[in-house]
Amino acid sequence: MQKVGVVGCGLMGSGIAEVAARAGLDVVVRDISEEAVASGRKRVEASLSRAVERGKLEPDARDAALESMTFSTDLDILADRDLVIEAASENEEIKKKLFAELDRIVSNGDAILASNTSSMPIVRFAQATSRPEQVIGMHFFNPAPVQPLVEIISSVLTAPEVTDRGEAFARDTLGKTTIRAKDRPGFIVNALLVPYLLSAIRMYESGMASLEDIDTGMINGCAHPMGPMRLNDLVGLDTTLAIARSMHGETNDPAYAPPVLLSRMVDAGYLGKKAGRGFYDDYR
Ligand SMILES: C[C@H](O)CC(=O)SCCNC(=O)CCNC(=O)[C@H](O)C(C)(C)COP(=O)(O)OP(=O)(O)OC[C@H]1O[C@@H](n2cnc3c(N)ncnc32)[C@H](O)[C@@H]1OP(=O)(O)O
Ligand SMILES: NC(=O)c1ccc[n+]([C@@H]2O[C@H](COP(=O)([O-])OP(=O)(O)OC[C@H]3O[C@@H](n4cnc5c(N)ncnc54)[C@H](O)[C@@H]3O)[C@@H](O)[C@H]2O)c1
Repeated sequence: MQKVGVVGCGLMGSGIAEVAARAGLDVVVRDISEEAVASGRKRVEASLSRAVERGKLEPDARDAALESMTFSTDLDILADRDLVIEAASENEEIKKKLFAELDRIVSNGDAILASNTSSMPIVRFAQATSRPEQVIGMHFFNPAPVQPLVEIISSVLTAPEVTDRGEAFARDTLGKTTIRAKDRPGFIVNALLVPYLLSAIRMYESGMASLEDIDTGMINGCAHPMGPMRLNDLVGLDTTLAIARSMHGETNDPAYAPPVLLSRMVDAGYLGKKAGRGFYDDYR
């Protein structure tokens, strides 16, 4: 699979596109507005330049990666792709519509259509297409150029050889560590991580501890690279809220119920690091 498409170039789409370009692949990225496309391209350029500054990437390799990437608002640009990874906003209706459109546009009958959804049922995206056996979940972690893991999710409709090809691509072509998960809310990692992130918000909301003490506690007590409140800001509070709503809606498990404060932060436009302000306000 040499020709890769990425749908959405927010935090995750831009990171996934960067990973694919650094693996020497031909990458096209589609988002819905010129503004989103420009900021996605800027994010990739900044990340590649930081890698050059840190001596992790040769300047020629950065230039080659940038040359192998095309950014566009035109969905038809994905027509000749061997693999498309959907990384649009965590919204089931947007994703179902995109899968129906991708099914219509992508001409290669063997192409894999993958979703980077954090929590939503892969089978529903599969059913929006006429080729449900070709649809899988490929769940990358934030920041995608740094985190080694990709969860490979097969739905009850996925053909086993498609899961194998998707896993081989993530492992051998992209150099990621892969694990296989069932099509259940949050798969493996978010089924464990999301209750922790939401519990931290509840702890802060209840007045039991300050933001800083919650984060300092988990960094210094449990050797986490960052605390849960900073991590909520890194993920994006709108994304955390959408994940919580989806997982709670599916399971009714109170551990996944979105705290009211999380909704209020999203209402206020405090979406986390990507918006310049979330629980913390020191991002600008
Ligand atoms: C919700 C979803 O569905 C699932 C998820 O993704 S949950 C979120 C999972 N992610 C996490 O848990 C992140 C936890 N935090 C971390 O791993 C680290 O704090 C961090 C990588 C974000 C930052 O690390 P830290 O050491 O504080 O910062 P820094 O020294 O600037 O960066 C470390 C390396 O990461 C790179 N990096 C940091 N942010 C980056 C980004 N956004 N893009 C590309 N590279 C980045 C740096 O260039 C540096 O690379 P190097 O070691 O090769 O020189
Ligand atoms: N943020 C994380 O930590 C993280 C980690 C793993 C997976 N994910 C998942 O990845 C996906 C994207 O998350 P993100 O953090 O990049 O969100 P984001 O808000 O940073 O970016 C979403 C992008 O999707 C674009 N978009 C919306 N509708 C679109 C459409 N129809 N076509 C093309 N682009 C469209 C938006 O314009 C935006 O640029 C979500 O499914 C999310 O759950 C997020």
